[in-house]
Amino acid sequence: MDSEPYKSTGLFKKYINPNKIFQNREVLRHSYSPKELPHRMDQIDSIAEILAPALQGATPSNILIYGKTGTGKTATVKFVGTELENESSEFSPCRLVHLNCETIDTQYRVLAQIANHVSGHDLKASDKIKNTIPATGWHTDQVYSELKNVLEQAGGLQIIVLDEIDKLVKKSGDDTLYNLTRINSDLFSSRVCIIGISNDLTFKDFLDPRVLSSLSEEELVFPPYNADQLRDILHQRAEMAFFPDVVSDEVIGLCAARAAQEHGDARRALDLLRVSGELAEREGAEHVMVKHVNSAQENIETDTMSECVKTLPSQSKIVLCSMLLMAASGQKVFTSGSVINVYREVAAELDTEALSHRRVSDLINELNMLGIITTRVVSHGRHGRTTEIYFKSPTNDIRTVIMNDSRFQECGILHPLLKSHEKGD
Ligand SMILES: Nc1ncnc2c1ncn2[C@@H]1O[C@H](COP(=O)(O)OP(=O)(O)OP(=O)(O)O)[C@@H](O)[C@H]1O
Repeated sequence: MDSEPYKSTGLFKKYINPNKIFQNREVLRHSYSPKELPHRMDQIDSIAEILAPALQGATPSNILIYGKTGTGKTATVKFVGTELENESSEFSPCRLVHLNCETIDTQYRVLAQIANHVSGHDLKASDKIKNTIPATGWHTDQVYSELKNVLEQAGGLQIIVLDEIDKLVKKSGDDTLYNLTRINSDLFSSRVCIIGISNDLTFKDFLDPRVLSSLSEEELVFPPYNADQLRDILHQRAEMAFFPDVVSDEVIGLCAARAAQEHGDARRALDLLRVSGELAEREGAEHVMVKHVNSAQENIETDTMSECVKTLPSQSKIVLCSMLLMAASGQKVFTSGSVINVYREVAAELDTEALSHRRVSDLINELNMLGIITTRVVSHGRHGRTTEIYFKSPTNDIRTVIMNDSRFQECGILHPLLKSHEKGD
């Protein structure tokens, strides 16, 4: 049977901006690895100096790298690692194995991932033995011994980068690090060096002192970027990402200044620039303007806040619900005592065991640290001190996320929230 030729309805036409904004938007994405890293020369040099003995067949020291999010830790390590891979000889090859421990967070997965990466890496494409170790099912000892086989076959040096190493340690203890920091004594023709990256140093408390001392033979701290440094980073990327004259120095300076106000996060600055460009594109504008940066910042903040509320543990959500309920009845400032009273009523109606006064106060502090609420301690002289709690900005977005949960929708005491949620006010 002949089918009719397809006739386009022109659905997408109205969304295409005739003014071209992006030349290559991919360079603004997190996954892009820049060829140059402005303002990271000192850190590049330090890592290169530590890893240099690898080129003469020696095993470099393990490195622990610490710094706030978006300070270029991953980008810098990948940059130096790639240089080393390219400079090493085929008789004594050096390879970088990068693992993100946010998702690869058990000993089994870490060991299997390294083995599978190494075994697929150095063989001809036709011989690749992809995924030699299954995703589950083996005993950990068997995975460890297979990893040793694979490393021996490959020879040379493997630089194993454990990005977000704190997540691995907090999820599954320090056994993986214990085994990896000792693996060299079981190897003959190959060696392993570990680079741990983290933005949360508290994980060190979970490590056995011996593991800690071999993991942190060298320690490096990446400082946050200031506004001028972020401006240089954005300039470099904007030149590749946008068509000429689409983005002014003023817009770049504004994105840099806003990201520097937080904690000098290059990722945040790049997101701000990309989302500003996307808003300009959607609007059919010829240039990215200050108003686009302002809207982009609002969008990003809403997204971050919603994501943060969505992922709160159940008890924190109940504490937050109690405060939303108080705000919906017109109260602007609450004391922790009054929040706890409402919390108990909400928990009872949800058939959830109420936590102690102390635990609820801890949860209130956590919500404060996450920036969802604000607290301040007010002194009443001889009558002691109280903590005042309030929402700094309108609660609509928080309420929308919370009230999407069917448990809360069905809870009678929370119906005032549901009503304003449906009305959207
Ligand atoms: N000096 C720089 N020059 C160019 N781009 C940079 C620089 N520093 C960071 N970036 C870019 O900023 C983004 C975040 O960098 P990176 O992932 O390396 O940060 P990080 O410190 O590892 O952050 P996290 O701890 O959150 O993983 C990436 O897109 C990276 O390319």
